[in-house]
Amino acid sequence: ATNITWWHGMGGRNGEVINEVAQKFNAAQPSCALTPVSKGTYEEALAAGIAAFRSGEQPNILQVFDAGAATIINAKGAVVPAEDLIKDAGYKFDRNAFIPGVRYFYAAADGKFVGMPFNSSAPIMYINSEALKKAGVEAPKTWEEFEAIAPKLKDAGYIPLVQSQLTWEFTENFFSRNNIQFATNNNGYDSVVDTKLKVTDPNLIMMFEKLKAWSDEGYFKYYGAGWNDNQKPFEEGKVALWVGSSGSFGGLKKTATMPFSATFLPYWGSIKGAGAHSFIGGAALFAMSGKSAEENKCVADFFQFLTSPEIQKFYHQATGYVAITEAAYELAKKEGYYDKEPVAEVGIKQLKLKDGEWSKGYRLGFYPQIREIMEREYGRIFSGETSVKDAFDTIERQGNQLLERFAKTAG
Ligand SMILES: O=P(O)(O)OC[C@H](O)CO
Repeated sequence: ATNITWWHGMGGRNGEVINEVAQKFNAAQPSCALTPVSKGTYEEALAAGIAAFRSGEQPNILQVFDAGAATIINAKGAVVPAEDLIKDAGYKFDRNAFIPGVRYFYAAADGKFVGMPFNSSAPIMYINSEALKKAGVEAPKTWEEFEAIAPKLKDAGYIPLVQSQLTWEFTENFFSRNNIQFATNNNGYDSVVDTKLKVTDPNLIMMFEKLKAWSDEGYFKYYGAGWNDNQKPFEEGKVALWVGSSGSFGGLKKTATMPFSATFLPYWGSIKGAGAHSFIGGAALFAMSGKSAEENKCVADFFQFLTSPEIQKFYHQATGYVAITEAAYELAKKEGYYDKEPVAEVGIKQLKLKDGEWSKGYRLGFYPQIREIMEREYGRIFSGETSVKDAFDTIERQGNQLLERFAKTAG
């Protein structure tokens, strides 16, 4: 068999499921043998993949998260567009088979799929059912509704609100859900040259001033800006509302100590045009260049295998990442999966909400590094070292410097 490798950035339950997907592919056909290799986090997988490409030791397939899309797509000669690879292998490729939120994020300007959508997610709000019952309140649809119920949740003995990733959930997806422009040049899609962040938007500043005020009142608890800082207190039943990835569902089902449900990431009722769908989160798979025709054929076979409704459904149900094709979604619906597991449908429903002018995606170079600047400044906001306005002035200034540098490296 032809050996191919797949570097990824997933751990925990989701890392186990990657291995199960590879085993299913290997068992389904005799000609290709796929080996998945965990490279740590999403950030580490991207860095490892780029470094390996420079030294000619790249894997066949690299998983790259949303924040790294511009980096990988603009790395000259590093990837073969997924759509070309699949067509060259003799398969048909139908862009419209994919749900709308997925079609644009990893595509080239002409719509060609460069990355192969794989694990797509939405930031959703998980609900501790006991907490809401005890406080006698309903789950909020808007942040105004959250403000109204937060004192009751606190009085009932819970931390009202916690989030898993401040950049993804309360920054990037603040822009998508509230339908506000995130960066110039069509959120960065039209050109890497002279693209500038718009994070000093008064609405975003308002959101973070609210978060700081809620944190001072005990309505929001900042455990940290990163990935896994906050899931545990929710699982332990201390938190009423937790904003996390739909892709955390598979893990949560095994670890939560209380019954939970979920609803959409709230938006501001006061912002005109708000309530659009979120950006897709998660990651896509990129076929790295410089490989033999046999290996590329195996990668194409694997990509094709991944889009089959059965495998999509398996992956969706095992993890909580959304079904990325309409066919897989319909199959899960037909089988009554969402009657049993309504939480699993929240992410896909959120991705199918109305389109907003600014909800399609963003394409920003060095964005993982820009997230690091954000995380540093958010820590300073919640510790009281800086004001929200000063923090966003700094993020915009330093972020724009990174974008300028990226434009030079991308030529
Ligand atoms: O936790 P995930 O995999 O849904 O990813 C969330 C973000 O999109 C990562 O940047």
